Amino acid sequence: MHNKVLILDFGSQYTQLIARKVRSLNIYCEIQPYQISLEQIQSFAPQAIILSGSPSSSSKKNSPKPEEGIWQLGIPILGICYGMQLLVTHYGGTILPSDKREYGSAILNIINHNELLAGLGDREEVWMSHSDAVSSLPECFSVLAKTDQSPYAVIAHKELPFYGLQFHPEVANTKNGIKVLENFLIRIGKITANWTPNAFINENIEKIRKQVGNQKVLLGLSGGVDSSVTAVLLYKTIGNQLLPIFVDTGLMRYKEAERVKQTFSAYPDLNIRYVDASKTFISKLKGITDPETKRKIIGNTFIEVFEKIAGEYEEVHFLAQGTLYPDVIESATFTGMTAKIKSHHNVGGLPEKMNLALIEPLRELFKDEVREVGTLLGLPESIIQRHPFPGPGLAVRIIGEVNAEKVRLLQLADEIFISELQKNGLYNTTWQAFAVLLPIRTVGVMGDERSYDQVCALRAVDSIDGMTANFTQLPMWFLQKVANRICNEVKGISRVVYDISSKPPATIEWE
Ligand SMILES: Nc1ncnc2c1ncn2[C@@H]1O[C@H](COP(=O)(O)OP(=O)(O)OP(=O)(O)O)[C@@H](O)[C@H]1O
Ligand SMILES: O=c1[nH]c(=O)c2[nH+]cn([C@@H]3O[C@H](COP(=O)(O)O)[C@@H](O)[C@H]3O)c2[nH]1
Ligand SMILES: NC(=O)CC[C@H](N)C(=O)O
Ligand SMILES: [Mg+2]
Repeated sequence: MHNKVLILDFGSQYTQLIARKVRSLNIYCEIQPYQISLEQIQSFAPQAIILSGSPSSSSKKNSPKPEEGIWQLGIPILGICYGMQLLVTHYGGTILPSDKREYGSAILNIINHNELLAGLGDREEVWMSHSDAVSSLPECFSVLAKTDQSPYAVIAHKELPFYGLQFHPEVANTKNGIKVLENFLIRIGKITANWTPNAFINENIEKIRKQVGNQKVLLGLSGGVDSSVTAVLLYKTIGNQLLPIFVDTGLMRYKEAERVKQTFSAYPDLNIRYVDASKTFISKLKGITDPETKRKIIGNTFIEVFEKIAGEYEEVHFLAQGTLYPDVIESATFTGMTAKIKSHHNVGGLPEKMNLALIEPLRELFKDEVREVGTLLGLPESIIQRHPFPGPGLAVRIIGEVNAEKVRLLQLADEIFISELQKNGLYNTTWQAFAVLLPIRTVGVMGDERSYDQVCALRAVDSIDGMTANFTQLPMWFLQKVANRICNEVKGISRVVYDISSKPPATIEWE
């Protein structure tokens, strides 16, 4: 059995990133809401606990607190940002809302290279995101490092294995954050790093077998990375109890249905059923312009389609989906405290009453972990390296009302962009790329004639897990070539722009 780390979630947008970083050290961890009881914590039996950040302020009266008993368990605890502030207040220190907000990069000056900071330089770049700050440190703590604005940037309890970081070691901008986590877990927590994608597969096979018994499981198979990996994992586990369904929503990319069929012709045993529901989806979206309403309608329509199909078989009780961690976190949260960004159709869009129980074996994984699992399961490069494509499809890339003609226009533009990326060896170097159709028309001149047509935006981003992203610095000659082809070949689009926003503050999709 592998060692376990418990991450208590106080509602930070980065809690999942902490988990990702811990997992990347081949250490198993789970995120639980901060309210879980001491008994639950003890039965999980973690070797170490990490307290996440939080949007709330520990200087406020009813700020969230963990079970008192966690300080007596005798296991190492690392508090990150809000988590550190909890540690300080527990031992009688004070936190003051500061008038200076410290947000972004800062230089950490290390004064004491103890076990937690072993192997780091004297100065390290770290990433801060707080406004509250420790104003008095309890006697039992010592300071290990400071920044210009934070005199208590890293603290350690003098006798117990309790540590606090004002900065965020889990975000990519903290260059050596992973080293700090590694020191905490492996040096201090003495945890053995033995959790691998292979271990994940084996454990899940066991779990799913128990859950499913000899029942049938319906699977939404989009041909994307997540559901394809889910399909192969489930097929390996329950064989032809699995019923994979591909739904053509009419909001797919150019020739998508045909291409998915072609790819999966290599897996005849999967017995995929192809359902054309494009008319239903398109008609339900008529007149709808609000992004959240679109997402909800699409989510509901998916479930209706699945339930209808399930009704055609005897005894289908389960619906499997390729839901990932980022889908879960951005739709809702473990503690209900994180701000809602958008409803990813497969999670937030689910209707309250659903007759099928969900099976989501990848729910705890990030994209890169899913790709590793897929590779281990023997899926081809062409599926593993595919760019993510959202369940609501082109509906969230057509700003304003969706109709079949706009879908057709966007498909053509998107296909030009993607095929050029592939031809020029740029497809695999960008994380995700696509075109967006804007609801505005602009004036142009074509063949000496005035045109008044639509605008299309190109979007390409570099990311690791979709949680944060930078726009891809595609070469200008390339963008020019794509723009020329789109204006020349797609009648109805006469202007192309390139989106240079990062996430945050923008999201990857436009809606
Ligand atoms: N057209 C579709 N037909 C059937 N199921 C779908 C379809 N689109 C989405 N789904 C279901 O919704 C889930 C979430 O979609 P999502 O786009 O996140 O994953 P994916 O398509 O499997 O992978 P990727 O993120 O790489 O596109 C899918 O895993 C799948 O179960
Ligand atoms: O399964 C999904 N259902 C959805 O509703 C959905 N919305 C966005 N995405 C994909 O998630 C990643 C992050 O997207 P955003 O920055 O736009 O939130 C990007 O990769 C998006 O393409 C979705 N995936
Ligand atoms: N990132 C955090 O955990 C922030 C904690 C707290 N809300 C602050 O502003 O200091
Ligand atoms: Mg997809």
